[in-house]
Amino acid sequence: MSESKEKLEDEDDEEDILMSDDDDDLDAFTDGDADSSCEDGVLGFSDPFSAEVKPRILLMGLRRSGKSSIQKVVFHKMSPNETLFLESTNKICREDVSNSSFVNFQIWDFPGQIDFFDPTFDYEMIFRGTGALIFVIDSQDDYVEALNRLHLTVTRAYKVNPDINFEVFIHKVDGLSDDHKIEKQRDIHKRANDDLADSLERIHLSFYLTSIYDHSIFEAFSKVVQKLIPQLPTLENLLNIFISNSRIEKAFLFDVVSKIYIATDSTPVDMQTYELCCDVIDVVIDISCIYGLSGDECGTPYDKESMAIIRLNNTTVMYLKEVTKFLALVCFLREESFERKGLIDYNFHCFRKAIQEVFEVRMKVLRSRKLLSQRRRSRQATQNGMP
Ligand SMILES: Nc1nc2c(ncn2[C@@H]2O[C@H](COP(=O)(O)OP(=O)(O)OP(=O)(O)O)[C@@H](O)[C@H]2O)c(=O)[nH]1
Repeated sequence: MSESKEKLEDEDDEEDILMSDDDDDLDAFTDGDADSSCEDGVLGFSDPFSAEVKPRILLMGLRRSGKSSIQKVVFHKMSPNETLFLESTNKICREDVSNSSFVNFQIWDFPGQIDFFDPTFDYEMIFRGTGALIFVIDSQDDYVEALNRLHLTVTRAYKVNPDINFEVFIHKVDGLSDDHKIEKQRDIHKRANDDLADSLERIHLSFYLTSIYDHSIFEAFSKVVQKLIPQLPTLENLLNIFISNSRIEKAFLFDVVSKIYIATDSTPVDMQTYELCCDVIDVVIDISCIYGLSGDECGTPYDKESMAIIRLNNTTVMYLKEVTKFLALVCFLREESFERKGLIDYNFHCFRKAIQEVFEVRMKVLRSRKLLSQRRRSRQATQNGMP
């Protein structure tokens, strides 16, 4: 453990907090009463309270399977072609993601060649605070070794923490035909589950076909993140109420920076609609960057005034509205429904207020957890004879 932990700690200085810290996030709703609801910048590894507040997402898989590329494309806006020049990861890279009120986690990118079952490597500590383990399999390569590794990883992780969500990304599917994709997914699904059938526990694996060259990686990541948002059913409910009262076909609540959708209504997600919504966000951010900020301004291109109405040539309208500093609602609706824009805006106002209330409840929970954690620490310090 010691070595890997040292490496991790070295990383802290380099850690690039993606958007802004939680304090800013909180300011949006709590008039600057941010301090009390924020955690320390760096989490205590063995602190169960920290783990609850900021779950970890681990990116694991064989060398060159595409782990770092996924992280760079989704959270750093790196263009997929640039990933060709990424160097092999040789130590664990840890990164905080605290973009939105609800998306708040750490991503740990593991080097492919790491032997994390090395006795000096404290995998128990790592798995204990993990919310999701993403195992990346290169679909363009022979995946027998990857499946062995997957089996070993999930069985060990499950023993330590049965609450982990196991997510398998069948990655780099851009090079495969549609038939081939389905065939690979079926084969990998079958082999992985056959391997697990012998073990006593019922370990559930979720599979996704992904590529950094299209939106599939964002969609898959959205689903992984959604499973870690305890307020998801409430958000979905709010979206359902909003769309049914506003005659909207589909609505997504997006984290603007990562383009992860943290919730959507209960109608099925169509990939094309999702891609269009991502494009609307890109248009808003790009136009704001070019024309929205004056030359010497270094503000963000997304704020309270951000909104967009885009009419498509097939009688549908895309409507984007700011919900919080980092969240946007993107709706997809028929032109005739958009004639009642006043009603939609009023409903949106109620929706936004409800989201803020959900957020406030969350803040209260975090505050009481922090208090508990502080009390526990001071009790421990007193027991150890410290003042
Ligand atoms: N065709 C295709 N190539 C990809 C995709 N994702 C990643 N790659 C390529 O795969 C290669 C390896 O990607 P990395 O992200 O460095 O892989 P890694 O798993 O982090 O590798 P290690 O750091 O060695 O563990 C790069 O050349 C990427 O451009 C994808 O979706 N499709």
